[in-house]
Amino acid sequence: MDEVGSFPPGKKIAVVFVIGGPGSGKGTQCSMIVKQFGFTHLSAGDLLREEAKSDTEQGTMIKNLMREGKLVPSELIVKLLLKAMLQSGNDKFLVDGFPRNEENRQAYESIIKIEPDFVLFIDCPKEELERRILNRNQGRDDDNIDTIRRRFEVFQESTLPVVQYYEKRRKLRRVDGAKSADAVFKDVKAIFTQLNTQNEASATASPHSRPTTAAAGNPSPSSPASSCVLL
Ligand SMILES: Nc1ncnc2c1ncn2[C@@H]1O[C@H](COP(=O)(O)OP(=O)(O)OP(=O)(O)O)[C@@H](O)[C@H]1O
Ligand SMILES: Nc1ccn([C@@H]2O[C@H](COP(=O)(O)O)[C@@H](O)[C@H]2O)c(=O)n1
Repeated sequence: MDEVGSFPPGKKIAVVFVIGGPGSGKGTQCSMIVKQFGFTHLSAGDLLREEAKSDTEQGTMIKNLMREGKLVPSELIVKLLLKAMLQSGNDKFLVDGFPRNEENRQAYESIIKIEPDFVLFIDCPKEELERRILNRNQGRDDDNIDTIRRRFEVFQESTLPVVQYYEKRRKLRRVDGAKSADAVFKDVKAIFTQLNTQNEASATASPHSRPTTAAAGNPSPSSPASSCVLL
């Protein structure tokens, strides 16, 4: 992929990563957050599904990896994300399904370089994830029992260490994803409302006392690791 560009230096950009197991409700919650809080929703999986349609070597490579439930090289996905962020014209982004592993996280840090305000972790037990995906009926190649299990293994082996990374840095906001979608959104809404309040407070403070991006969006940390983390 050619050079994609970058944000103007000093521009305040809000980024929230949304992670959780396959079928935990990331897309569902992101749609609700967009309506209420004006973020642009960027799903890493959707960007890759779009790219996989192209009749090129890269398109075929992405399609095959996704069908097997494996992760696509990080630089590729980070550049797709940056391109979509720049094209949106917005300054508030929900990045859904990212980072999935340490390599994703490091590629984002070296290419996009915008500290996430926080990381929303939708935690849900494996049995519920399987049930939801098998009932989803969106015609996805990877929504079959073998690939679902592989995706869940990848989540446990590669994504949970990233969850723990952000938990250690007090950036993780965990919600119980096993509740109904509306009940989950009630918890999610409280987290985003707190972010808004803190950002408004820092915008009215004198520029000299204004906190950094990371500190500005720093609602109370998540509750301790849950059933899913401990599976
Ligand atoms: N809290 C919930 N309770 C019950 N069903 C839900 C809930 N949230 C989402 N669903 C349903 O579960 C399925 C998976 O949800 P969704 O697509 O939002 O998950 P996802 O985390 O984005 O999945 P993936 O990682 O596979 O893209 C959908 O059919 C959705 O309608
Ligand atoms: N950071 C990512 C995100 C996704 N993938 C690939 O896409 C598949 C589907 O992702 P969803 O978020 O839509 O469930 C996933 O299984 C991976 O193959 C990726 O490689 N990197």
